[in-house]
Order: sequence, then structure tokens, then C-alpha cells
Amino acid sequence: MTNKVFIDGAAGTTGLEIAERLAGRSEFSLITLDDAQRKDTAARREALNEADVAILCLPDEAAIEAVALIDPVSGTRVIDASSAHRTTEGWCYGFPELVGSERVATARRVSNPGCYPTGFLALVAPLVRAGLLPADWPYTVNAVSGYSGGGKALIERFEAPGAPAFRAYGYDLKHKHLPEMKAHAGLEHPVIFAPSVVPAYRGMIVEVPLHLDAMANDPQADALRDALGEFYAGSAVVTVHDKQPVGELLLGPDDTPFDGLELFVFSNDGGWNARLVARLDNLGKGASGAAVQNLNLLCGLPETAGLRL
Ligand SMILES: NC(=O)C1=CN([C@@H]2O[C@H](COP(=O)(O)OP(=O)(O)OC[C@H]3O[C@@H](n4cnc5c(N)ncnc54)[C@H](OP(=O)(O)O)[C@@H]3O)[C@@H](O)[C@H]2O)C=CC1
Ligand SMILES: CC(=O)N[C@@H](CCC(=O)OP(=O)(O)O)C(=O)O
Repeated sequence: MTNKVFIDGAAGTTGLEIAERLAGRSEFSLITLDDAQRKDTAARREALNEADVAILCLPDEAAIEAVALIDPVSGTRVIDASSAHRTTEGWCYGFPELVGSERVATARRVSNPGCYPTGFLALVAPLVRAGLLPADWPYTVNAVSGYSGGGKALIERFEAPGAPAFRAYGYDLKHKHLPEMKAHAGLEHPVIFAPSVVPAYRGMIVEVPLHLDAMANDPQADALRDALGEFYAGSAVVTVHDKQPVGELLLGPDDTPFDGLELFVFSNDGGWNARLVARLDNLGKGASGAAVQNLNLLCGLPETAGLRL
């Protein structure tokens, strides 16, 4: 059976990458709108209701509008790449490794995780769940992203003459990813999040530095790494690296698209200070790769089909 898929926002950065991943896959047929129709409400309504699965690659307000355009009896299932529904009741958080593939497979409304939260949650959520890291700890998250993370507007800014060599932001301490990080890691406090952007098109490094010796349960870095290794054992998407495999992590200006997620636990010699680090592609597991993984699950297909691993 062919699954009819409509990508709302198909001309955008995330939408285009999803279409690339679906190209040549006979399990799907894409419903497309031409340039004159892609923002036309009537045309979108028709496409949204005709689809078996609608993938929303839109700004938050437009994603909320798209969901409202879907007639509840049409049976259209939704994967929303925006941050509009990531902590909304009735929506499944589309992180199969954390919520379980079966839950995603049976959901009607799936919210794709944000790119930065994907790195943070992959590192911290399993360790909090296992009781190895405290839920009431004041976590901080330092991160650097490729500029495609900001969509067409940031791409234009970073590809224009006089583009910045580095951009730090989030200084209002109100980044839209905060609620999602707190909720899905099961934390008691919001994290302090320090994001930044470099002149690399894609890729990101998300880091959680930890004073393990200040925690009441005194966890050891090796135990954290082992627990992550066990949690993701058998995952074709998430790799937990062995102890200190590298001295540096790099982002290149033109890195190859990648839908996997790499996790590292670096530590000092005594193992009481640690840096939990995730490396991923913001357009891969951070957006389009995750959307395709979720689409596969919704359609009863092998979870990693079509992914760039
Ligand atoms: N880029 C990334 O790494 C990630 C993005 N996301 C999320 O995915 C979503 C899409 O982001 P991204 O692809 O980067 O953004 P882009 O700005 O690159 O693309 C958004 C697309 O949506 C179109 N659009 C805007 N409003 C409407 C509307 N009312 N009806 C139809 N189309 C509309 C835009 O049209 P036009 O071309 O005319 O501007 C554009 O083509 C966002 O919510 C973003 O936060 C999530 C994770 C990572
Ligand atoms: C570099 C950059 O600007 N990144 C975006 C987040 C990209 C992303 O993850 O999109 P969602 O917000 O839909 O999750 C930002 O910080 O707002």
C-alpha cells in the first residue's frame, strides 16, 4: 500500500530535506502544491485532508493553523516538526528511543523533538529515569548549531556578505526549547540554556557539564556511560562512544547529512567531573531524519528505512 504524504512547508529547509529522504521510496506518494498554492489556505486544507500523514514543516503559528484545518473525520495523522505541540496533552513526543517505538507507531498526533532538546534529552532523560542523575539538579546546557538550524532566515544571514563568525543568543533565558527539555527529562527546574551558531551549514554539539561530586548520590562518569550504553543497546540510530575516544569534536562547513546521534561521556581522571556531549545533525535526527523515522513507524515500515546512517 502507498501512503499519501503531504509536507506542509515543503519549500522550507526541513521540508526539502524530508522530501529528499523520501525520494525513490515506493511506500510513499507525495501530495505537492506548486509555488502559487503552497500558502493558499483552501489548497492546503484539501491536501492536509487527503493525506494519510501530514508532516508540518512550518513556523509554530502556521502549524497550529494546519492542525485546525484537518477535519477530525479525515483520518489524517500528523507529524509536527515545529515547537507548537511538544508539551501539549494528547500529542505523542516523537522520540522513539525515549517513549517507545510502539507508542509513536499508534499515535495520531506526533510532535517531532527540537534539535537541541534531542541532544539534551538523549543524554539526560535515561540517566534521570535510572536515578543516576537527580531530577532536582540545576542543569545547564551549552550548545553550538549549524546555521540551517534557524531556517531560511538564518541561512540567508549566514550566507550574506559580512556574515557573523559566531553568534551567541538566548540571553533572555526564555528559549522556546526550555519547556520541552524540562518536561521530557522529568526535571524539577528549567535548565539554563546557552545556544550559539557557527558558520557551518549543519550539525550541532550539545553539552551538559556536571559536577558529579556535588550530587548527593555521587555518581561516577563510567557508570553514566555504561547506563547510556545499555539504554541504547541495539539502536541503529544512537551510538554511545567508549571512554575518551577523541580529544576534540569538530563541525565542518559542509558536513554530510547524517540521521544518527552520537553520545559521549568525558570525565576527569577521578571520574567526578563529567561533560555529557551529544553530536547530531540539526537537519537529521534534529528534524528531518527524526520525522522520517516517525513516518516509518506511523506507516508500519522498518523504523530506519531511508535514514542516512
Ligand atoms: N531547521 C532546523 O534545523 C529545524 C527546524 N525545526 C522546525 O521546523 C519548522 C520549519 O523550520 P525550517 O524548515 O527550518 O524553516 P524555514 O523557514 O526554512 O521553512 C519554513 C517554510 O514554511 C513556509 N511557510 C511559512 N508560513 C506558511 C504558511 N502559513 N503556509 C504554508 N507555508 C508556510 C515558509 O515559506 P517561505 O518559503 O515563503 O518563507 C518556508 O518555506 C519550524 O517550526 C522549525 O522550528 C525543528 C528542528 C530543527
Ligand atoms: C540555530 C537556531 O536558530 N536554532 C533554532 C532552533 C531550531 C530547532 O530546533 O527548531 P525548533 O525550534 O522547531 O525545535 C533556535 O534556536 O530557535
